[in-house]
Order: sequence, then C-alpha cells, then structure tokens
Amino acid sequence: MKYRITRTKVPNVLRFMAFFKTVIAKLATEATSNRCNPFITFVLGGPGSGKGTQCVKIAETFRFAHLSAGDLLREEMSSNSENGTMIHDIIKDGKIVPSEITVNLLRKAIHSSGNHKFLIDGFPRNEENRIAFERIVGVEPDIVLFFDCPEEEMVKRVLNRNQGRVDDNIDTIKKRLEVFKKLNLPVIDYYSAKGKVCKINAVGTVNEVFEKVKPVLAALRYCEGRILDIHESSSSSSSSAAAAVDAATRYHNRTKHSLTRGATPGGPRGLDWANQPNPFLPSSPPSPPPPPLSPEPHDDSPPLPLRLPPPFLRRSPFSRLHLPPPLRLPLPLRLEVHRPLHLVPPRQPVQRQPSPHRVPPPFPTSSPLATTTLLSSSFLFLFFLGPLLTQGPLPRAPRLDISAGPPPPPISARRLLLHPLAGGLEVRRACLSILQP
Ligand SMILES: Nc1ncnc2c1ncn2[C@@H]1O[C@H](COP(=O)(O)OP(=O)(O)O)[C@@H](O)[C@H]1O
Ligand SMILES: Nc1ccn([C@@H]2O[C@H](COP(=O)(O)OP(=O)(O)O)[C@@H](O)[C@H]2O)c(=O)n1
Repeated sequence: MKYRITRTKVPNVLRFMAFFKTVIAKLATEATSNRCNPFITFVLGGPGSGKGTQCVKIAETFRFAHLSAGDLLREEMSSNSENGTMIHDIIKDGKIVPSEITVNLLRKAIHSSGNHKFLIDGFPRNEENRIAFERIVGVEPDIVLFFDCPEEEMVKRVLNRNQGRVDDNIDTIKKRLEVFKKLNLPVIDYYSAKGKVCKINAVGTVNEVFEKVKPVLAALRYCEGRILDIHESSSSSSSSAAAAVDAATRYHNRTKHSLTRGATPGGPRGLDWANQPNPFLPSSPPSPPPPPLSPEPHDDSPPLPLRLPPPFLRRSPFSRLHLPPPLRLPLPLRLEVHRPLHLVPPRQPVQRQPSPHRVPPPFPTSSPLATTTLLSSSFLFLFFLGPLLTQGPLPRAPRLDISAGPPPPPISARRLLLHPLAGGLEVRRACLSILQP
C-alpha cells in the first residue's frame, strides 16, 4: 500500500514541478519578449497620400527608423538580384509584389537597424502581406497611421512627384488606386476593428498634416506599458539630450532600476524606485503646472475610425490599455455616464445629469497584474456598468464619456462615445487634441 502511494505521489509531484517550471519559463519568455519587442508602426494610405513625406518628419522628430517597403523593393529591383525583373514588372503594373519577398526585405532591415521603433511605410498592402509579416517577423503593429486623402489630390501629388518612378504615370496610378481600395482598405478595417488605427486627414500643407500627426506620436510615450523614449527633437542641439535619454534608459534597463523588471513584485510595472520617497524633493522646485489644454476647434469633425473591443461588454478587466494609444497618457481619467431616464413624447430621451467618476494615476501597464489591479475603480465601475449598458431596462442607448487630462476638459470636445449596439467605442478626433505635449 505504502509502495503504491509513493508510486503515485512521486509522479504527481514531478508532474507538478514540470508544470510549474513550464509556467515560469513561459512567463519569463513573455517578460523578455515584451522587453525586446520592437515598436512597430505601420503607415498606410493611398499612393501619393504623403506617407513617405510624413515618415521622414516623424523619423527626424521622434527618432524612429523609417523603412519604406516601396523603397526596399526599388533597391532590390535595381540591384540586379534574381527577383529584380519580376519586381520591376509588378511595380510597373501597379500590383503587389509577393509577400515573402517584401517581408524578408523588411525583416532584414529591422534586424540590421540599431533602432527599436519602426515606421513601416506602405506596408501591409493586402491581407497576404499582413499575415506573412506576422508569421515571418512574429509581431503585430502597435499602431497604424492611416493618411486619408481624396483621390484627386493623390493623383495630383503623384503626377508632380517627379522622381522618375516607373509607376508614376496616369495609367499605373489608376491601377494603384484600384488596388488600394480593393486590397489595402480591408487591411485598414482589420486594424480599425482592433482599435489600432489613427486616421489622419492628409489634406493640407506638409506642416499642417504633421501637426496632426505629432500628438499621436507624443502620446506613445506610455504605450503598452513600455516606456518608449519618444521625445521631440526638432533641432540638432537636442540630439545630445536624446543621447542622454538613451544612455539613461540603457542604464535603467541594465540595473535594478529597470523600468520593467523591478525588485518590488507588487510595484506598478515593477518599478522598485517608484515607490521610494524622492530624496531630492525638499530642495527641488515645485513642478510647473500642466500646460493649458488647447480648445478643440472642430468638434463636429467625423469620428476617428478607432474601434475598441468593448472589454466591459465581456466583463473582463478594463484598463487604459483598452483605450487607443492617444488616451494612454498618465492623466486622470474622467468617466461619465449619461443615462436616459425614459422616453417621453415626442420620443425624446431625457438625460440625467452625468455622474462623473475620476480615476487618478497610477496607470496600468501591459502586465496582467497591473491590468487587473490598477485602475480598479474604473474596472469596478465598468464591471457594474456593463450589464446596465447591455441588458438594463434603459430605453435608449446610454452613453459613456471617457476623457483624460487635468483639468477636466470640456465634455463636448473630448469624448469617447459608447455604442452598445455597435459594440465598440468611437473616438472623436477631438480627443487627440488633449495630447498636445
Ligand atoms: N501635404 C502635402 N501637400 C502637398 N504635397 C505633398 C504633401 N505631402 C506630400 N506631398 C508631395 O506629394 C508627393 C507624394 O508624397 P509621398 O510622401 O511620396 O507619398 P506616398 O509615400 O504616400 O506615396 C511628393 O512629391 C510630396 O512632396
Ligand atoms: N508592401 C508593398 C509596398 C509596395 N509595393 C509595390 O511598390 C509600389 C510603390 O509603393 P510605394 O509605397 O513606394 O509608393 P506609393 O504607392 O505609396 O506611392 C506599389 O505600387 C507596389 O507595386 C508592394 O508590392 N508591396
């Protein structure tokens, strides 16, 4: 009998230890890959929408590596490689080069770059591109910038481009526009459904368009719990500051002061030093007040196509990660429920006074622990709100406004609208204005 117990218990213990080891190994791998994952921004838009032009400015200002799929293909085409003629013919015909070729060129460029933040310009052009990238490079984009431009403007810009490209002629442009609508727009829709797309109206001068892009990039500082060293550097004098930031970041990542590997398990993002009293506080000058928020000029602008998976409808924990990157700033969140009481003739919903809930920092990160524990007040709030919104006895769609930033911004200008029937959140363009650094 004794023998039997030993026989059955020992394998159980071993099995448990093996299981435990696997779990630890998996967690360690996840933690490492989270630290090492490059930050990928796909930049999409029709031919001539200004992707390349804006990428150059973003790369310069925010120190991203700019990889243009089209440029890589053109280089390959002129390098007399075995695929050169094939690439030339496909580009001239306005079609899409087989994904394996483009993705391998991108993969090599990513690996040989010293950078960890990438703008991938003109990619993915179709579903096949997207799937091949995920398979070969093994990552998804963190954000997708979509430059939205009317066709006539794109045609005008391409015909004026004057770079001697084999595809910048009216016949090929027509084909490229067709390919864009048929193959590229579905990819943009795919990422919109994942809440990853930031749509930028590409009409205006180069600088005007860049002014719309800047806040989106500035907001990425806190994206996905990774502290991205995104700092604006408009002049060469700031490159020394940028180098200092790089050095400090490298130091923190190497030491126990790592931003992602803290010694205090319970600390937010594992920041071991974040919970310590600031030794410099008594002598440090008071921090300056936050800059005033600029008023939103066009509140009636069409909503951004940012669609978020509605976590509260599934009753899973809600965190700032469920918001689009622009709203993941370390600012207090303000949640307001607007619930119509009942319908009265002539079928006008009566609005209750909004009930505000303020959610102060600290801020959640991508770690599951932080996601479930931080922002717990908003989680609880949304947890209870979820059933109300979906199954409650409310006669009309209730609305949840989420805004961020001190001081509480004008509600009309900064809001996310909840559409329970559509099952998602729509972000108004206005919310981007709060991100102005
Ligand atoms: N906002 C803009 N207004 C006017 N011309 C622009 C603007 N942005 C880019 N261009 C010009 O339009 C042409 C196409 O821009 P480019 O950045 O090459 O587009 P894409 O990379 O999307 O094909 C270029 O000649 C560029 O100088
Ligand atoms: N992912 C990609 C990107 C570009 N290309 C090819 O390269 C051409 C030029 O792409 P591009 O991004 O440089 O230029 P635009 O179309 O944006 O002006 C496209 O029309 C395609 O023929 C491709 O096949 N696959």
